[in-house]
Amino acid sequence: MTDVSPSPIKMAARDVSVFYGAKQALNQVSIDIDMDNVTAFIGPSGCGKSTFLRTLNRMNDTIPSARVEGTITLDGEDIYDSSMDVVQLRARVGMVFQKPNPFPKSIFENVAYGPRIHGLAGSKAQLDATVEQALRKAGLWDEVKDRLHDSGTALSGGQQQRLCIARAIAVDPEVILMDEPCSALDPIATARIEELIHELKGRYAIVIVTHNMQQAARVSQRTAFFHLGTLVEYGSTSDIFTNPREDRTKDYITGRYG
Ligand SMILES: Nc1ncnc2c1ncn2[C@@H]1O[C@H](COP(=O)(O)OP(=O)(O)OP(=O)(O)O)[C@@H](O)[C@H]1O
Repeated sequence: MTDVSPSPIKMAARDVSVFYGAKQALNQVSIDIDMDNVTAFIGPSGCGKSTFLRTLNRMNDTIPSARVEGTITLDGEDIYDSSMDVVQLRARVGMVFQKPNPFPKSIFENVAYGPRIHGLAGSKAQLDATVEQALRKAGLWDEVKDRLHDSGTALSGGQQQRLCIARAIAVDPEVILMDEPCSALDPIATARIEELIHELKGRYAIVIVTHNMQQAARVSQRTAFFHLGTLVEYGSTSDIFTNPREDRTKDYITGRYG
């Protein structure tokens, strides 16, 4: 059974291994990330999901002990090539973290910051329009349009997470990586983020790490199951959840471990 529509490949990883000092956290992971689908990474704690997610925009560069081997491309371009501008890369491949982390600035400034530093904001009117558009796409505009100059940190947790999504969207990314974006949120705020992921699907390639298998089943079309630093199985979400090929996948999705 396959319910996933064909999509061009946005990112491709080949034989990616990651080490923290002498400790190997990921072993030869190869995977294609679709442009038009949502991809979920699932697996028990410590299996390397976040480590792999961070290789996709070189966030591991910020961890001194981390070393990445293998190749990762974005539209065919090697993101680890010495000619790659990492600041640009992180705008093209945005990231949303587990804990909402707005800057201690106004709602407007949280969203305007990226376009300003990337030179995407021409006039004040253009910047206003960019901020409004990003907040609309993140489903937050109506809730904040009358208090754009209030602090971003004064919003509710769910609103803060949508503000962080707006901040990523404002620099016109191609890929959005989400590392357990709902784990700090209540069920209503979680449902709102899941709806938003549906709305954003197709505009951006989206990759989400989640511990919640129902969430993976609800929001994604492709699922990758990781275990002990390896990619065990990757396929359409419906196949992974209803007809997994590997025993380890079956054991995990039926709750036998993890
Ligand atoms: N900064 C780091 N320094 C050293 N080891 C790390 C670091 N980050 C992760 N690790 C180790 O790498 C392995 C994979 O961790 P990672 O956080 O990627 O797993 P995960 O599947 O995302 O786990 P979780 O679901 O608990 O977030 C673990 O053994 C972890 O202890």
